[in-house]
Amino acid sequence: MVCDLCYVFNEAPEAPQALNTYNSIVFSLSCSVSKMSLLWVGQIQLLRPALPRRQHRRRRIPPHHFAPASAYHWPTSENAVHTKTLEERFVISGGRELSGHVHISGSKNSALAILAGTLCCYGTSVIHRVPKISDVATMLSVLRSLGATVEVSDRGVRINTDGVCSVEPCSESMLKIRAGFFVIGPLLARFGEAVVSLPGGCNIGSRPVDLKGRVHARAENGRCLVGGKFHLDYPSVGATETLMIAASMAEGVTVLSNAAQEPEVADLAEFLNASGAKIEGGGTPAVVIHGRKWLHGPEFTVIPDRIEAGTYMMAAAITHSCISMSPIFPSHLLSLITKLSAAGCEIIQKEPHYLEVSAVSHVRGVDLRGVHIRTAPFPGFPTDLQPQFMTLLSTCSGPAFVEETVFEGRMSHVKELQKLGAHIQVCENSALVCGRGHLSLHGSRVHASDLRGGASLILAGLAAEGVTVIAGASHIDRGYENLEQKLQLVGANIRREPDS
Ligand SMILES: CC(=O)N[C@H]1[C@@H](OP(=O)(O)OP(=O)(O)OC[C@H]2O[C@@H](n3ccc(=O)[nH]c3=O)[C@H](O)[C@@H]2O)O[C@H](CO)[C@@H](O)[C@@H]1O
Ligand SMILES: C=C(OP(=O)(O)O)C(=O)O
Repeated sequence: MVCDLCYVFNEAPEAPQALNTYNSIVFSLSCSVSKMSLLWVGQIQLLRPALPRRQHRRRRIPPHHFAPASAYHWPTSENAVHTKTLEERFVISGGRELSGHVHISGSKNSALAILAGTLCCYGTSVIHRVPKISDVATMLSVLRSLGATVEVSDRGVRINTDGVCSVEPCSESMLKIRAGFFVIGPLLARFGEAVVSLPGGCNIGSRPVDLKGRVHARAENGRCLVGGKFHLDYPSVGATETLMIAASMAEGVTVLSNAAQEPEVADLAEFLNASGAKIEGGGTPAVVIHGRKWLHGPEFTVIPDRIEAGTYMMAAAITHSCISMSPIFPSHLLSLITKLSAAGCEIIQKEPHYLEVSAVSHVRGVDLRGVHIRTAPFPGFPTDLQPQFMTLLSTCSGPAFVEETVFEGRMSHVKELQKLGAHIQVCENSALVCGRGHLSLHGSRVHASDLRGGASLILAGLAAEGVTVIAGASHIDRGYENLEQKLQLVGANIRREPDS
């Protein structure tokens, strides 16, 4: 792929680091972390002082295969995804046994990448099972800010990007979510140019593109992107997805090696293929992408959210209850299933997409066993389930180690769990959890400071005796659809209230 990247920094950056050479030169967007690069390719030019915004707006739109912008009705606030703006908190009266069924929503990480992918598609894309979470609402704002029309209804999210004519999405929305950055691929592929703010998302580590300022990316000489060979030093989900989207519309063939294998990457590849792309090996380390001139809007259903499902599986375990859930792809959750089974949970697959998790036999004084976990890229144990599993371990019997290898800052939930009575010692990216058994946690006031850390506090609240108040509901709303309603349906005493 050949493109120029012009970084626009607010502050003077260190020089970008060259990390790899294949057909093209690969630079890191990171100024500090050397693990890998987000694989932006080509010549990098640092622009200082920053160019005025307007100069980047609505520049030349290359002769293109997209239909001209036509009149569309913008979605009204009634059919837009509901977003909560006031800060709220959850109040849980814990220690109850749960039972019943949980309906699993569509995958957050899959939906976000697919929504960005619709920017490659001519005509209307209809996406089903898009979760009603605030990250999706933000991503839809990003698309609207570019000129896409978006309609949200019970029949799916309908997106038409034919009228997109801006290469600069709303930076306020971009700063809220990680996945906003994914639009850089399709914008480059479609317009040869993109001006995007560096992304937000969970504050769980350096996450190398977390710099202040904006990235101005340009295809070399305003030409199309050109395919090439890329080896990822680390199988980054975001880098794999960005490259896959961009390469779908690049000229020629792109080959990725050591690509991320997460199910959400495979789902994005399915979506792009359903749109007319030709991607072989999506969801494996070796991906071959044959670029197409244009893609068309397909009808597509997002996979169920394995992280949401995993969180409810642990809700069953930590409350020594039995909860069934569907739809769920058990093959996406094998590492968690193995660990929960080793801890003593019974996991029964009743139908291909229907699972029951039970820890009821442990109710009379028999605790679940502590088991060690080490997070790793898929198919390893997901980092997005580490905080929740740590809460569970604090209610098992005996000591257990938690090793976080994906993000170096994903331990912020520990001090909040300690307030609830958990015995955990942290040493760098590892934690020793001294499990003290069922009902060993007690209610308290805690604060969620990131999405999965927040989910871990919800689990703790369900297991704790007394009342737990969890402030920072907005972090949890980023990734869990109707959390309190789903938990109420299985018998939890949880409510949401304004945080005064
Ligand atoms: C929106 C979305 O899909 N988010 C998911 C995605 O995040 P995201 O795509 O940000 O995660 P990555 O796989 O890129 O990051 C994993 C690791 O690679 C490092 N890295 C990444 C890029 C880079 O250029 N240099 C570098 O060193 C990161 O600092 C981190 O330590 O995958 C993570 C890992 O499964 C999940 O926790 C997130 O929920
Ligand atoms: C880290 C997460 O999300 P994001 O990458 O969107 O911040 C997550 O879903 O746990």
